[in-house]
Amino acid sequence: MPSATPSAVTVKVLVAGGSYAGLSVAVNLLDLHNGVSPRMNPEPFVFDQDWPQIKFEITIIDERDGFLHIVGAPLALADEAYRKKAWARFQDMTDLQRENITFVHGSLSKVDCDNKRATVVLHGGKESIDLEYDYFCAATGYRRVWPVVPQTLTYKEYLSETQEHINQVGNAKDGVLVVGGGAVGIEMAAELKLTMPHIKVVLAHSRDKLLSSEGLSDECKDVSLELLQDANVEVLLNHRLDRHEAVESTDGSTKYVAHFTNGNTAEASVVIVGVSQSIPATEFLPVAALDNEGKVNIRPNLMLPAQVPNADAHFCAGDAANWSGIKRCGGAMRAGHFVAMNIHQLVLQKVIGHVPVFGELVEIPPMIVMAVGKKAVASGPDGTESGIEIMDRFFGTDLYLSAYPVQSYRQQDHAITVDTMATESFTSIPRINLSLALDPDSEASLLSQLRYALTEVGFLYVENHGVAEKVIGDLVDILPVLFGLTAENKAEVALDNSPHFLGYSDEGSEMTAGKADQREQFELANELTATWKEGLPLYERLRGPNQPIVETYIKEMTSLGERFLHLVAKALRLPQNTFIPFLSDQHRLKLVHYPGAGDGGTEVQGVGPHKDSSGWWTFLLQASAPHIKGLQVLNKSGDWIDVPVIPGTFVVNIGQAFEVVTNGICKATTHRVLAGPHERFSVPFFQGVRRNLTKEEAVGTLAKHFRSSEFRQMDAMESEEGSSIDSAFLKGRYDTWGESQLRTKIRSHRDVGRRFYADVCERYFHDD
Ligand SMILES: O=C(O)CCC(=O)C(=O)O
Ligand SMILES: [Fe+2]
Repeated sequence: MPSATPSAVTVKVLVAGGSYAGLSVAVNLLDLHNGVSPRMNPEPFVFDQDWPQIKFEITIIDERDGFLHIVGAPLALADEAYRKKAWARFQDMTDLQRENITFVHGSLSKVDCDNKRATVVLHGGKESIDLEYDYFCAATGYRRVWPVVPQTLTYKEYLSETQEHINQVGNAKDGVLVVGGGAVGIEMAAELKLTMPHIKVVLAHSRDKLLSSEGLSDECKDVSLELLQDANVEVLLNHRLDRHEAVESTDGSTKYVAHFTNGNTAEASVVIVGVSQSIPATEFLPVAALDNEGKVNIRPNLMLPAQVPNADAHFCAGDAANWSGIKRCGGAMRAGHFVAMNIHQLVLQKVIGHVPVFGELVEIPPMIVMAVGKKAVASGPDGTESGIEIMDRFFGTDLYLSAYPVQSYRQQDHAITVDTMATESFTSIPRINLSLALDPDSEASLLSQLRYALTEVGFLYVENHGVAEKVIGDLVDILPVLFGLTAENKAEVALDNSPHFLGYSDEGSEMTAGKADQREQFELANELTATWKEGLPLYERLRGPNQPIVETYIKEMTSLGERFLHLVAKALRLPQNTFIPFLSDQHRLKLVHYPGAGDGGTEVQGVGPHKDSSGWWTFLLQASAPHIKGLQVLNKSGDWIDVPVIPGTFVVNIGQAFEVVTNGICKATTHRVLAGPHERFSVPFFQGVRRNLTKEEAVGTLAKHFRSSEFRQMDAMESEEGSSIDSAFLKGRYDTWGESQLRTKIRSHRDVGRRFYADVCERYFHDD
């Protein structure tokens, strides 16, 4: 351990395995590092004021690139949608993207307990690295063979593997034969039948009772059989498989004939043999630590046996441990929590002579909890229970995907509301609490949430944004008054009269996605004098004075926009001022009114589907009551997701210029407004982009950064949407942002174009 200072101590912890136990070690250590009560502590853990801060540097090694919810593996091999959620890539666990947490994708080949060094073969097998540690925890569990879990090691390959399997069983004309009536065979057969009721599913088991190799009561075994039959799985007991061979069906496809040692045969299109034993993945440890099955002997405090060198610095939690009871999932997470607590106690002992109090495991009698289709069975010393209520109690509605462990790992974190599961498409809009930026410790958490929002969603809410309530309230209050002005008053400030495209435009006068938008609006900008004269680029004429003025609000939003851009840069691992030089002297504000269609009115296009083309970032105030819906954003699966009004927040989204500058890594997200029965007000603030920004500069300035492997990987996940950048600026024939803006404006307001830009407007109208 590095030499201790009274104020802070740094301790390196190496965790082998990023599943239930390993992630639990990591997150509970993270809490101790942050000085908060570990999230799995039943009661609040109180830190003594005299204790030094202990900084944990945590490295998690895993053969997979993410966490696989193995409880849900049988369902992941049957259900199209579930499989995508059952694997969460580590890089997507936003609350674990911290400076002091490192994920290493690879497999541990040796742990040298004497010298506290471990050798890891990196994924791909070509390279290995040596890691030093102060404390080590083996949380590698079982090496589970097919079909217990999918065998691939990256999310991408796992998606193909599970897809292929689901296609195969889904097309099994002659049914599926599952061989082996242990827990895995039972769960798998039941899940297949549940998700694909049209497929015949047969389970063959060699003995006269299911679960015959488990030390469980006969009642439990009989109930399991009943549940399986209830789920319409055909069960063949006393059928030991001798061999199975492929034969050609009458239609030319392949099927299998299974021969059992009792002389019977069965036919099936797919045979799944689920009888191999899973073995503990512990070969990297010295033999002194292992029993004869390869499990790790531990003491109740989860430390390795005393004969192992530096035994007190080495732990094991989860399935790899030689301990009674169920050690996966909940059991593994509890064990991982003890490991974190006990490491913390050991460090305090070493640094300040604290008398450690260790958490200890107790012996657990044999028991099982198993999901069988819609019902579950739980059996232990107190008897056997089964049914839908048991399913509910132990597995919830999703085999506890939402409870293990990603979910419970994020519930502690102050403002983590983003979905950290590796879904391909977001289903809700992340909320970012800007006050977390005020403290360096919480800023890291904010930045990782922001990185997720930037690269995976493109839309977010900001709260605690620092814009005074009064500034917002004053603006909201004048909206009904402004829009209530007479048509003559509005005409006095008509946008038609402004070469800067600032002013009032009436309902139906703007078109989006080829259709007229049902909204009226006042367009404003920060107050500037007109500086254009003959000889300057024409787009400089976009700059100019307002018609009415809402100056304070624009000033505040300009400041929020800059603060936000600092955070965005940091979240994208860039110096905080990176994006500032791209800003314009002019930011634009629109006051928007969607007139309600009245009760019974059908939804019309408030504004059609679009990406924001007019700015760098948009900060939208939804200035109506929360029950008034309208704004929606399109996710990568093509679903429209509501963006409800959340008082006290701004909705923030990426504009197309920002997409270009980040080389498509941060996508401008498509959105629209459906105007419903009630009138609705909104105030988008469009942070402006420097008019003379050229394509070359926009694409080139940060190209190297965004083409680095970290970001390239993110882009690959975007493939469904197509990674090409959809931008008039990039695709169009004009070199500067200003000119492409001028063109957009002239095309949306043709009369203004004809009046003030007569020389060029025809060219812009017809240059598609
Ligand atoms: O009114 C809204 O909520 C959104 C408006 C919008 O997307 C826009 O004007 O670009
Ligand atoms: Fe928009």
